[in-house]
Amino acid sequence: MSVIKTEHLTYTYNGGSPFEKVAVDDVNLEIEQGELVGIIGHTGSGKSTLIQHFNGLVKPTAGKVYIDGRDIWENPKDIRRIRFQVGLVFQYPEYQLFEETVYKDIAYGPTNIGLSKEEIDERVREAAMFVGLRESTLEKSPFELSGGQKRRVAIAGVIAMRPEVLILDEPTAGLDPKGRDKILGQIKQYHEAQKNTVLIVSHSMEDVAKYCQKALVMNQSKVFLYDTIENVFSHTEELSAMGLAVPQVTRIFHALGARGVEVNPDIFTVEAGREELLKLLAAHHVRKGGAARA
Ligand SMILES: Nc1ncnc2c1ncn2[C@@H]1O[C@H](COP(=O)(O)OP(=O)(O)OP(=O)(O)O)[C@@H](O)[C@H]1O
Repeated sequence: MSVIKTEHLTYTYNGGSPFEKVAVDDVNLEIEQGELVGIIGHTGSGKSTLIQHFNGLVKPTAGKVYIDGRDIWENPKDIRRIRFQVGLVFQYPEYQLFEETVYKDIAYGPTNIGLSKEEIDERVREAAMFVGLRESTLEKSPFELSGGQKRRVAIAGVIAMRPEVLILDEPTAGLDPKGRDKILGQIKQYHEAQKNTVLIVSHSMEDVAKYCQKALVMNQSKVFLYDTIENVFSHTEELSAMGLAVPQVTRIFHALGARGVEVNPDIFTVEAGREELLKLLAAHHVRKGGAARA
C-alpha cells in the first residue's frame, strides 16, 4: 500500500480574487513506503505547496490526500496525529531554533508530547547521531554552531519525533558544497537505517541523481513525471525545455552515445561516470592488445 496518495489534489491561493493562483493542479500520485524521493522543479512550480499537503499543513481546495490509506481530512481531529506521522522540515529551519542548548532544541517536540525523561533522552541522542552531531555538541548553544550544524540540529528536532515519513524542503539551501554533502549523506544514512519514506525538495538535479531512488518532477503546478532516476533523466530534452538541466555528466554520456561510442548513456553521477570510462578504457586496451597479437 502506498504511504502517500493523492487524488485530483488541487490548491488555489487567493481563490476568487484577481491574485488567484493554482499552485497544485489535479495531482494524482502514489508514493510507496520506504522510497527516497527527490522533488524537483523550477521556482514556483508548486513543490512547497504540494508537500505541505502531506502533513495537513495546507487543506486542499479540491481532491484528497491519503496517508497510509486514510483520507487525512475525513476527520479533522486526526490532523494532529498526521503532523506527527509526517515530519516536515521547512526551508531554513535553523531560524526556528530558540533554546539555550542543542539538547533542549532537539528535545522540544518529544517533551511537548509528554514523553518520559528517559525516552526523550534516547530520542535526542538517536536523532543527533542520525544527523552526525557529536555528543559534545548537545550542551552547546545552537547559536555557537556553524550554519550547517544549526541546520542539522533543526532536522534532528523533527527526526526525534520519529516520523513515519520525513519531508525536507530544500535542506541544503544556502550551504556550501561540504555542508550540502554532509546533510544529504546523513539523510541518506538515516533513510537506510530507518527504512522509512523520505522526500527531499531540491533544486539540484545532481543531488537528486546522487542521493535519491526516484524523482518527482513538478512543472507549472502539475506532476510532469514520477519515476526512477533513470527513467526521469531519459527525458533530457523535455527537462531542458522546462529549465531543468540533467546532470552534466549525463549529458556527456548521452553525447558520447550519440557519436557512436559504446557507453551506457544512463550515467547520473561523477562516480558512475568514472567507472564507465574505466570500463571503456579497459575494453579498448583488450581490443588493441588482441589486434597486436593477431
Ligand atoms: N502564500 C502565497 N500566496 C499566494 N501565492 C503563493 C503563496 N505561496 C506560493 N504562492 C504561489 O504559488 C506558486 C507555487 O509556489 P510554491 O512555493 O509551492 O513553488 P515552489 O516550486 O516550492 O517554489 P520555490 O522553488 O521557489 O520554493 C507560485 O506561483 C507562488 O508564487
